[in-house]
Amino acid sequence: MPHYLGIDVGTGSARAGVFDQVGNLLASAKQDIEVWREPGDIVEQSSNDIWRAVCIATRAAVAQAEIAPEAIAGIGFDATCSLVVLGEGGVPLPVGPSNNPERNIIVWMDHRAMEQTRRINRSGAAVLSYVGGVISPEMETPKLLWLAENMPATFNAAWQFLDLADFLTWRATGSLARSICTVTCKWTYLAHESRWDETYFRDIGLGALGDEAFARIGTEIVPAGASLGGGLTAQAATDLGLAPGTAVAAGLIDAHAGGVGTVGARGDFGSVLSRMAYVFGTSACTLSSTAEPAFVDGVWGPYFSAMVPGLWLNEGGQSAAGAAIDHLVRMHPAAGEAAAKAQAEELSLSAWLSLQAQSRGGAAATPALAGDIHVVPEFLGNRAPFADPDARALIAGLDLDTSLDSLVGLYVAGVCGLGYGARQIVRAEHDKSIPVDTIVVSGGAGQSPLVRQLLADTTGMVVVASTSPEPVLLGSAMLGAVAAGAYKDLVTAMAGMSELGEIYHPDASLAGWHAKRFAAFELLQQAGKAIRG
Ligand SMILES: Nc1ncnc2c1ncn2[C@@H]1O[C@H](COP(=O)(O)OP(=O)(O)O)[C@@H](O)[C@H]1O
Ligand SMILES: O=C(CO)[C@H](O)[C@H](O)COP(=O)(O)O
Repeated sequence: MPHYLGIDVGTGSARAGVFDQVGNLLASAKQDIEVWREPGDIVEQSSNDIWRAVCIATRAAVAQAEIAPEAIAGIGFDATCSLVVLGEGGVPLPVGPSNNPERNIIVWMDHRAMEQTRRINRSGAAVLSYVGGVISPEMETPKLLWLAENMPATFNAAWQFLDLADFLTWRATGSLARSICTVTCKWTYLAHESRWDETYFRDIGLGALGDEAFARIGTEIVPAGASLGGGLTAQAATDLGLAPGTAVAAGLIDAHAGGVGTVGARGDFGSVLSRMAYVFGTSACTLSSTAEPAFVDGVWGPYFSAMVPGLWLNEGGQSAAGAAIDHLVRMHPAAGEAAAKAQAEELSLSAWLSLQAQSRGGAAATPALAGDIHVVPEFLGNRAPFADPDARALIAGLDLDTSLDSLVGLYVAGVCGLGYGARQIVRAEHDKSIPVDTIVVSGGAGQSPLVRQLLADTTGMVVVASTSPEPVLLGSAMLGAVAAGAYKDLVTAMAGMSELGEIYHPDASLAGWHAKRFAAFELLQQAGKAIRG
């Protein structure tokens, strides 16, 4: 029986999952990856470290699945939208002040290119209409401009600049083809016209890339799931413990793999045109699809064919989501005591707190648990619908309580804050007639039943989970199945390999309470904006 391997590189770890042809998960494994942070909003990683972690996780997952390496018929990769810089021969090049070549990735959440971002936005370039009107410092062209201006030695010596998912498929196959997903969503490639906008690159100061006919950022753009090169090279096969020539698919950004793993699933709630994926990990991403392009200010896109082939994609979310909750709860006086208890149960602090909230009455008890605490958890700016990377978090209603109960309340208020952010995105999309009626949830934090119910209650939308315990990995495995020829295209693979499971309806008895809290959230958010001037 052929099996398919999904490989997912998130901000904190690399994961691998082995699936059968109808999407059942046989085994999965995870390996943490290194992250370096420095003042100046610098966040870096290493492509060698990530490849090592991918190999360890893959070997562990295949061993646990107790299948022969040859039984893996296709491999899909997804990864965060981080910028990888390689010199001649594929060697890593330094991207920051440390000048350490091992630190050759500017991570998606790195906001060092704020000045370049502002300049690009002032240019009023035509491509900005296809990123929600405003480019984000999390995208690749501001980061490339930062490199050109601040590290010209690296910029000039670079052989290739790649999104992390495209780096992984290059490392696996030797193919330099870029996925339509990565270059459209993060590099301003105009997929609906199958071209780069050379004027844009010249106007913002990256004319050098146009002079070379885009050879360093991608000349072969292919759909996610396309079979690359001759499959796994001999070296990559040795590294991963798999068979040379195994089919490897063009990849996806990690959030989009969560979308692919959920939006086309079999099930009664909504359709691919009314489901919004909510991928809740370190960040949160919302992904919804339309048949015609929808221009929503502050929501990235519309991107043609960047997730579901043939459909347009709008992508929103919050830059810090799981990361925001982690940061929030660690500020509380009871965090040390709670972290020790969480560690004893081998849980993360946030996962432990969600179980504590569950045992104190769960989402139905939110008014009592959260009390008067309000949180706008925008520690890393507002990604959507305000496209405001300078926004910062606000907390209102704190008292002197140092108890665990108070910490649990802060956690619940924080998750509600993320939910109200999602509600603003849904409202912005409804205002543009995008008929979102169902949220399909995935990601590490999306595994918690409490989080799912809070998301339903705060947004007023039905939230549905996949039957798969690992929908992001499943999305990647679907790519592998398409590349291997098991399904004729991604849409067919979605229907064949995924199914909707648990359903969370908004609690009608709390609708009025959440409406009031949402109004307070917006007031606080506006106060934050007014204070910043
Ligand atoms: N129950 C929970 N409530 C809130 N946050 C959670 C919960 N469980 C996990 N998280 C957070 O989700 C993030 C990890 O999500 P995951 O999708 O595994 O990571 P990645 O971003 O690396 O893909 C972490 O920030 C973690 O603290
Ligand atoms: O920008 C993104 C997708 O477009 C993601 O936020 C980024 O890739 C990080 O993902 P994660 O939170 O799963 O680690």
